[in-house]
Amino acid sequence: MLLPAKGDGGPGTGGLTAVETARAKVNLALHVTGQRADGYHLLDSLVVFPDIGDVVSISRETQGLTVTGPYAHALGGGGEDDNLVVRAAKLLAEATGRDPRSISLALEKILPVASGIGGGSADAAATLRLLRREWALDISDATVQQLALQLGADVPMCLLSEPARVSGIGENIELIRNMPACGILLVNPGVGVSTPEVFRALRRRDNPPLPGIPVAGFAEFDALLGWLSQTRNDLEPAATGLAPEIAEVLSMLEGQEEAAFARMSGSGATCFALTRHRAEAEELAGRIAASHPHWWAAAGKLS
Ligand SMILES: C[C@](O)(CO)[C@H](O)COP(=O)(O)OP(=O)(O)OC[C@H]1O[C@@H](n2ccc(N)nc2=O)[C@H](O)[C@@H]1O
Ligand SMILES: Nc1ncnc2c1ncn2[C@@H]1O[C@H](COP(=O)(O)OP(=O)(O)OP(=O)(O)O)[C@@H](O)[C@H]1O
Repeated sequence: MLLPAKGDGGPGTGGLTAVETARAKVNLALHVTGQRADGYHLLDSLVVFPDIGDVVSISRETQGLTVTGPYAHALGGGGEDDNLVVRAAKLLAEATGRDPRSISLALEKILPVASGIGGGSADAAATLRLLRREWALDISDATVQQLALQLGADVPMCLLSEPARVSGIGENIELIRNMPACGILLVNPGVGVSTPEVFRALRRRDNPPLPGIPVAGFAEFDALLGWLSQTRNDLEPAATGLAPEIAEVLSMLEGQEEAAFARMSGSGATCFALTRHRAEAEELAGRIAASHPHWWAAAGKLS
């Protein structure tokens, strides 16, 4: 799936004149290394942001927030003020003396909700980027990062949307210089998994950190695969215990010739497969859509 370029209204956007993409966050590796006094778990994770995501836009025609897209229905419940797009807009407006009612936003919800790929965090981050540009705000990157952290631990990394090693609960971010231009496929079996329940179900919380990452990053696909083979997603066994469909997705992905590597992202239930070339991920997504019409499958480039 191709996303519109940053700041480009793109074709078919009607009254939308400013667009920001909200890329999925994929945890290629996720180690749980400890627990803070407040109960939050310390993580060590390699994250990437493929070109698969939601779209946040400024709307000149509607009032408030308009949500469309295949997963718009999954956001029901709390109403507009609970949406992370609105919360991000209000926070930035308050911090910079703007009137949040002066702006109307549109969200195209393409990513499944509560699925381990940080869709809500990505939407919040995209809103901060969009409004900072729209309002031509004279504020520092550090200030925007501080606001992002108030919205959630994953929001600062989504603000950058660059491959990174993240630690703490997500506040320490080290960008990774190189990642191979390989393909990635995301597959979700259509079951929601509660992040707190997954953390509660963990058997161990003191696992070793990730192995070192080469200073130059990973230019070669095989080097990335070699590194990943020494890592885990420590949340995968707990999540699979709560949602056995995850094991079904993983064994299906592992059985595909094009899939060089498969694992769950975040707290699940979305899993990913890496392919040497993007075209292979797209082909695989087409096959899965045909064989498992109730699953969500999307293909893109790793970074
Ligand atoms: C696991 C990750 O997907 C890795 O990227 C994210 O850190 C989860 O981020 P998230 O879905 O935005 O989760 P939050 O809404 O911040 O947290 C939900 C709940 O999960 C638990 N939680 C979350 C993150 C963390 N590092 N330790 C935790 O123990 C806490 O009980 C928290 O109240
Ligand atoms: N714009 C939004 N998109 C998605 N979820 C939102 C949004 N606004 C509020 N939420 C709420 O945030 C919660 C988490 O949604 P999200 O899709 O970010 O989870 P996730 O993919 O599991 O994230 P993570 O990978 O960080 O665990 C949901 O319960 C949802 O109702």
